[in-house]
Order: sequence, then C-alpha cells, then structure tokens
Amino acid sequence: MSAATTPPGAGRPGLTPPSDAAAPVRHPDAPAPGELLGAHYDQCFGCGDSQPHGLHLAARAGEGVSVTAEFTVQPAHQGAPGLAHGGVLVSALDETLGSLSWLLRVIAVTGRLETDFVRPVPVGATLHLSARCTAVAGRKIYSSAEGRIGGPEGPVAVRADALFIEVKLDHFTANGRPEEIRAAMDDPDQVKVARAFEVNP
Ligand SMILES: CCCCCCCC/C=C\CCCCCCCC(=O)SCCNC(=O)CCNC(=O)[C@H](O)C(C)(C)COP(=O)(O)OP(=O)(O)OC[C@H]1O[C@@H](n2cnc3c(N)ncnc32)[C@H](O)[C@@H]1OP(=O)(O)O
Repeated sequence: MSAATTPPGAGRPGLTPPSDAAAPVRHPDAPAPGELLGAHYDQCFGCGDSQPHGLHLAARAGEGVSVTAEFTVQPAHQGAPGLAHGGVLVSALDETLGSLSWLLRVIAVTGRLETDFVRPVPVGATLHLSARCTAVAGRKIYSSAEGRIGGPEGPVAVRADALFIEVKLDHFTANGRPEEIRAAMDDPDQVKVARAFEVNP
C-alpha cells in the first residue's frame, strides 16, 4: 500500500488505535469553530506570546475535534541555509496536535510522534497546519496532522501521527522546575487555563 493511501497511524507501532477505541467527542464547552485558542502557557516554545525564541504558533478550533494553525519559518529556525530545521517542524506539528486538548478538554502530553518530511520548507514560508483527533482509548488519544506550504490547499510538506496520553495537573507540578511551577501557580491567567482543562475528574 502506498503512503498516500495508508490510513492514519496504520502499521505504526503504538500509533494504531485498539479495536475497542472510541470516536473522539468534542467537549460541549469547546471553543467554537474559527475561534483562536490562545496559548496554554505564555512561555511555551510552541505557542507562548512571551517566549522570544518560540514559534508563536496560532491555532484555531475547527469542526469536530480538529484544529488549524499557522507558523511562519524565521531565520532562527534554519537547519540548512534558507531551510527550516526538521526538529522545528516537528515542534510545530507537536504543538498543533497538542492544541486538540482544548477541544477534548483534557490535559495530554505527547507519548509518541512519528513524522514524515515530504518537502523542504524554506525560511519565510508559512506552514498551514491542520490536526484532528482520530480515536480515544482510555487515556490514549490518537491524532494526525499535516503541514502545507504555499497556502492552506498547497502541497503537503510534513505530516505526523501521534499518541498523546492524558495526564493530571500533577504531571507538571511534580516534574517541572519549582521556580517556573511557582510562577505559573501565582499567575491567575495560567491558573484559569489549567482549570479549563480540569473539568474531567
Ligand atoms: C497551575 C499549574 C500550571 C500547570 C499548567 C498546565 C497547563 C498545561 C495545559 C496543557 C499542556 C499541554 C502541553 C502541550 C505541549 C505540546 C505537547 C508536548 O510536547 S508534551 C511534552 C513531551 N512529552 C512528555 O514530556 C511526556 C513524557 N512522558 C511521560 O510523562 C510518560 O511517559 C507518560 C505520561 C506519557 C505516560 O506515562 P504513565 O505512567 O502516565 O502511563 P503509561 O502506563 O506508561 O502509559 C499509558 C498508556 O499509553 C501507552 N504509551 C505510553 N507511552 C507510549 C509510547 N511512547 N508509545 C506507545 N504507547 C505508549 C502505554 O503503553 C499505556 O498503554 P495501555 O494503557 O497499557 O494500553
């Protein structure tokens, strides 16, 4: 079977949903389609507004459990002359996939992320990303994403399949460096974001 006809995650260890997986359910309080999601943490490398070295990726809610996002490759993101570094492109995919959490209203972290690099992405290009959740099995959240260049309907440059794992807030409070955790807990806007994800007991 060619890559073009392979279903998302098929044949990739850990990325194929089990047979008893359920279809993802959009949370009733999820942001409306078209709504900007904003940053989950202002220092986040992927989406943080206060992170000078970051991607400043802006994601919007889509229909169902899907999102779209845009990221413009800057000179600081180069791997080869005039071309984006592959790891930066993976970060953009990871961030876009992670933002599906806003629609499910669960906190989840990346367990596995497998990427195909299909076309080189030049500096200055805008990567038009889209991601959708394909299945949920207990704490395991399966999703796929792609990034196109030259416009939202342009050729695919990168694509990925992922497994995210649902975690509780203590994943961060128990593992993060204490000074950043303290600062986050003292920031009412950050506490509000954390609460927004905490609806599922
Ligand atoms: C006021 C306080 C402020 C807090 C602010 C919070 C707000 C934040 C809001 C939103 C944040 C979102 C941030 C998104 C950022 C973008 C996404 C990232 O880049 S996240 C960073 C990269 N990822 C990691 O650092 C994970 C590191 N890994 C771990 O911590 C663990 O390994 C973890 C949690 C992923 C799993 O550990 P376990 O002990 O909880 O669970 P086990 O039992 O190992 O796995 C559960 C199931 O998943 C499968 N699984 C786990 N990892 C797998 C893998 N790599 N491949 C395949 N299967 C895997 C296992 O086989 C198991 O499956 P079976 O239930 O037995 O069927």
